[in-house]
Amino acid sequence: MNTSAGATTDGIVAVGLRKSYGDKTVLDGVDLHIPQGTVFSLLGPNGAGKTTTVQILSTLIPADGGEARVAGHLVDREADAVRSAIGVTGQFSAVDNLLTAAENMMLVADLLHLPKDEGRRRTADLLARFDLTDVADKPASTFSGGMRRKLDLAMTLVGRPSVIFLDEPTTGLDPASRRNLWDIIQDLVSDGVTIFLTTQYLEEADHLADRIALLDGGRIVAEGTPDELKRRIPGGHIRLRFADQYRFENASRVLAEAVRDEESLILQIASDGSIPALRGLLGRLEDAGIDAEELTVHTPDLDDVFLALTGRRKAGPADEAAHSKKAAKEFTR
Ligand SMILES: Nc1ncnc2c1ncn2[C@@H]1O[C@H](COP(=O)(O)OP(=O)(O)OP(=O)(O)O)[C@@H](O)[C@H]1O
Repeated sequence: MNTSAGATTDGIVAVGLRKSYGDKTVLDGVDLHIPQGTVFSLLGPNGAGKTTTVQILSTLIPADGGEARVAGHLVDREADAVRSAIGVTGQFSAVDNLLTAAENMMLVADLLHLPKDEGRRRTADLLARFDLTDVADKPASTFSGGMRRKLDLAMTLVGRPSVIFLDEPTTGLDPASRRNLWDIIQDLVSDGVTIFLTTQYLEEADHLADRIALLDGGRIVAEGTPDELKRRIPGGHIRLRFADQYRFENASRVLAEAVRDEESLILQIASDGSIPALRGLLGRLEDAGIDAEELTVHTPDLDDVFLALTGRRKAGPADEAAHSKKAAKEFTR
């Protein structure tokens, strides 16, 4: 973690961000370090301050304290430079229903003062990339939710941002459209774009994010790769299956702490699943001259992590379908 938000080529760096509304402290010293070309996901219970963080980093509101750089520019003193380097998309679609897909794109190009030819070129390229060429001249009102999200993201990309804030980009989409958008996001990242993602879907963070941070009580309470976070909480284990009863019994004696499943010839050992833990376990078997037939590592999923670290369970997608977006963002205990 950087200790200062000094000049950097990182996508986003924040040090000690603070924000209060009245006497309610929303952000109480938030540090972020997001390398360029990576996906960072900010998770947290309802009202944790995720949107506030995005609003500060995208220059919509000022922080009360701390410092942040986005695409190398200070968010407070170089707000124009930050704005021209970023794209913000997700919760509130910028798509105009009365315009066609191509017209929506050209409108953005005009707002960015791009020459007409360049605007047309970028429009055609992006519509092709997002598989929207066939519907370029159809009004957006005829689009499905997935097509609209793609158009929204395509519009964000007209300005070629190097940092994109995706605020719940796939909420309400069917699984196929969600996968499609995930592929697009991964392509953007491989082109070097930095993505700041907020999502209700832990599975989405797990799939897309290089690093995840959990915001709770105005602070980052946990941060790491999805795997690191899963290893931090209990519930992980290693399962070893043996080829025959003889090896199984011998291994049981060596690994006395293991839970036995005699029928399947499986031993289960509580473990964080880390490489040193695996090496230690296999070393003990090797010293005793016993081979395992199969080894599997089970780590808890992000739902378990979320529950363990915040004391709340995320609402599942099934619940979300039944509620309005805001209601769906409530967490149940
Ligand atoms: N303009 C405002 N005036 C007063 N309080 C605000 C304002 N904006 C946000 N808040 C409060 O700040 C807290 C954090 O809100 P924020 O929207 O950042 O949370 P969030 O993590 O994005 O939550 P959600 O999952 O509901 O979107 C909430 O308690 C909210 O009520």
